[in-house]
Amino acid sequence: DLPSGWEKRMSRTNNTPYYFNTATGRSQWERPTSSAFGKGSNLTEVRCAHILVKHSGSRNPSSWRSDHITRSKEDAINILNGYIEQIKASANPYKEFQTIAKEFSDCSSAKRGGDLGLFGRRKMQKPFEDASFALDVGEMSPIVDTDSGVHIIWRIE
Ligand SMILES: N=C(N)NCCC[C@H](NC(=O)[C@@H]1CCC/C1=C\[C@H](COP(=O)(O)O)NC(=O)[C@@H](N)Cc1ccccc1)C(N)=O
Repeated sequence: DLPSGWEKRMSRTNNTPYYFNTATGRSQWERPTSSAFGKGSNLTEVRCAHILVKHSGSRNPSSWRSDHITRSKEDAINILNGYIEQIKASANPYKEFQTIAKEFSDCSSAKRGGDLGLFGRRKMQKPFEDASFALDVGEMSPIVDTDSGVHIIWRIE
């Protein structure tokens, strides 16, 4: 039978079965092979928020926060580790994540608490995509390194 979290439904238009993911509210024609709540193996899209800390080696070392970002990559990683501790110590980790993103993320998504919206594969830089699709809903990534800088990612959907 079906992996957990999925429902088999019949399409009225062409009377064939499709699969409804009760975790994300999304439908697909392919029969699912893994839990609707689990690793993003057969997911087509995920919704994530992130906190980006840029550094002197970033491909674009400026942001809404600072015209010219000069901190070292090592400092950026130390800053992110500090945020990870704060988020893990919080009574409401996701709320803490959003608060930190709003104030400190070097990405324009900071205004939305780091929320990038839904994105499919091949949209984001590979390390960011791989980390995002490997997360369960409500899980936070370790530090992810891309040409933009260093990130932590929270999977929302
Ligand atoms: N929906 C899109 N805007 N699509 C373009 C994504 C391009 C993609 N970006 C990345 O992979 C990294 C990871 C997440 C953010 C990001 C980088 C940069 C910051 O780094 P920098 O480019 O100065 O090096 N932020 C962005 O792109 C933002 N517009 C993301 C965003 C912001 C608000 C709402 C939605 C998405 C890539 N292929 O380079």
